[in-house]
Amino acid sequence: MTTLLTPDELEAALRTIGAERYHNLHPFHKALHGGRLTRGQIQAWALNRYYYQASIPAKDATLLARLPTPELRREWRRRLIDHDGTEPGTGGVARWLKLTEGLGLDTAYVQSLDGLLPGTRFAVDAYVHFVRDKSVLEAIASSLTELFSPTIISERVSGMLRNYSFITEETLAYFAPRLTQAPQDSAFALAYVKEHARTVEQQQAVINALKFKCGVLWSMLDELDYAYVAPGHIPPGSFRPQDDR
Ligand SMILES: O=C(O)c1cc(C(=O)O)c2c(n1)C(=O)C(=O)c1cc(C(=O)O)[nH]c1-2
Repeated sequence: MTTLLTPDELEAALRTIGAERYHNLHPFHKALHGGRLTRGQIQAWALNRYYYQASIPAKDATLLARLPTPELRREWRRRLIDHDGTEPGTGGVARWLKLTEGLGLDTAYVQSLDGLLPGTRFAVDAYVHFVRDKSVLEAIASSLTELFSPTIISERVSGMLRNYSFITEETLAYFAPRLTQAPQDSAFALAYVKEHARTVEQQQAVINALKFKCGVLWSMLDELDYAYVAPGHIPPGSFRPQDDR
């Protein structure tokens, strides 16, 4: 890219990246909502995804510390509250543990991260480090996958409720608030990026940040697919499903 885009052209370029690279296109996502996974495979997904959820507030905190204005910090602080809650048992991370519990996993085991796939750890840590080490503009741009998450969440929730007898609305309660939180978060991040990416280099950096983040989410599903679907090589020490209904 060598020409400067208008803010709307930049938005269109970012939306194209989502349309081509977001993890709703991954075979593991399709198998998950299409009813083709066992309970054990879904447990593996929830256990691994816990590390993503638990790391999101840490990555938001590293960014918060670098934001230059009260307005920006106030906005970003809301994300921390959304994930960590205001007291024990509230917030997104606690709600994710309701999901793992509802799937029959022991909460202390999930929180210990003992069963995590090594590749999940690498992908999630790469996201946290990206946000810590890159510019504020790139860090904010890397959250823009959330522009696309309401669609995948709706597809996942309706598909899982329809296709698995052991999944209830209560088990999937994590996702309902995300349907309003994600659009609010991504609208703010998109407006920020459209206003602040003013040079060709900055626009390219924003585009690359979103590609990077799509790669993080994609590789998390690659790891799950390889370990738990095909060829099914579970790394030593990682979670082994007991129950393959
Ligand atoms: O269910 C999903 O597919 C999905 C995707 C994403 C995303 O696109 O990054 C997030 C979430 N969920 C989510 O629940 C969440 O809290 C979240 C925070 C962020 C972020 O980058 O700050 N992405 C996402």
